[in-house]
Amino acid sequence: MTANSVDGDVTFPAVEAPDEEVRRQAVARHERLTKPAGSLGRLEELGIWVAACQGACPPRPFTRPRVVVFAGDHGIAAHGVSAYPSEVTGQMVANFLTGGAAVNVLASAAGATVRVVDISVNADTPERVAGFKVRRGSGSIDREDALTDAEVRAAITAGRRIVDEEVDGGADLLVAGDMGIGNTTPSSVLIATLTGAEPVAVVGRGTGVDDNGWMRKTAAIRDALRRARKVSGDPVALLRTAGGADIAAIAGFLAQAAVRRTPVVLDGVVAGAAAAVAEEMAPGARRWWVAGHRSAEPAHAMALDHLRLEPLLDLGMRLGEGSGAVAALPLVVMAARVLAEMATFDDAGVSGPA
Ligand SMILES: Cc1cc2ncn([C@H]3O[C@H](COP(=O)(O)O)[C@@H](O)[C@H]3O)c2cc1C
Ligand SMILES: O=C(O)c1cccnc1
Repeated sequence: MTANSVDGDVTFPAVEAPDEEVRRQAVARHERLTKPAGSLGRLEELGIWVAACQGACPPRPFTRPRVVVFAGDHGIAAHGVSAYPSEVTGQMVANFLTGGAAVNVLASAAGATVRVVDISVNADTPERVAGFKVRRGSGSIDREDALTDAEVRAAITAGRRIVDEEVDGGADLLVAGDMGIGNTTPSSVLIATLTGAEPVAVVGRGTGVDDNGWMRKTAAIRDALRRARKVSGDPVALLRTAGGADIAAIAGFLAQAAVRRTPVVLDGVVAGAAAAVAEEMAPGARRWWVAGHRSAEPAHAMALDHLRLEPLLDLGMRLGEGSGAVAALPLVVMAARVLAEMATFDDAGVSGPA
């Protein structure tokens, strides 16, 4: 735990920028590698970003990319805004723990490990976040707050402490995943609140709701948005009003990763909503994040525009769990290795530009 993770206090220290001098060194190194200048396109930018985040050029190979999946329940799910029932959240926690979920397989293929944190109280899972009482079944955000003030602070602090544990344990690249039936509804509300978008512009099919479900979801977003707009200038109050335990924990996680100077690959609309709020809590945190993909959820593109982040992939994915971020992870690994391992014109005796 760092000195600033004080119970109940969810203010973040100023976020520093990735190392500008190392960024310049990485730009210069790319120009000396045996390829036409700029020919690796965004892989070049990505490697330069990794070097600047690490403060090392050439960048070091990643040794412990880590995915943390945050599970939480959503009271709004009782209003038919998801194609699946709420109990799937807890059932999927068990599936993550036995390695059967999409993110487990993708992470294994990409060389990352997965940790699951059920952020709900009384959760019958092997891992609980000691001392954090965030209730199972958050409030129905169309008519009541998702969480109490103490709960939202506990959830943010949990996300933050998990980053401290992971970074202290050697994690050098982080991904936050989500599991929470109904959570694309609060995510859409948070993004609409911060971007000024209307409910019909942000609403998506989530797990695949039918037309009636889409109408219920749009109405829920509209009602929640009315409540959320009143607290749009206060990110903690916004998470309390229209977020949920999983989203609040992810917001704390993303902000703290920046504080700990650790690069993050962002996932889809849920991570995107949490990221938009985290940037309000810890301005400049966005410089430590790269957008892994663009989800099929329409609100996600708005969140990325708002954060001025350009997604690496667009595979039509709409799962969450960190899956879209992990799918992009091999690109981040390649980008760092290209910058570190390619021969320079001098090394290889290849003539540079005429
Ligand atoms: C089996 C299953 C696995 C999932 N893994 C992630 N989600 C994703 O879908 C849910 C959000 O969509 P909505 O707002 O429509 O409920 C979240 O749980 C999210 O993590 C899943 C959903 C299901 C059904
Ligand atoms: O983009 C996401 O993260 C997403 C989309 C649909 C359902 N759950 C998550």
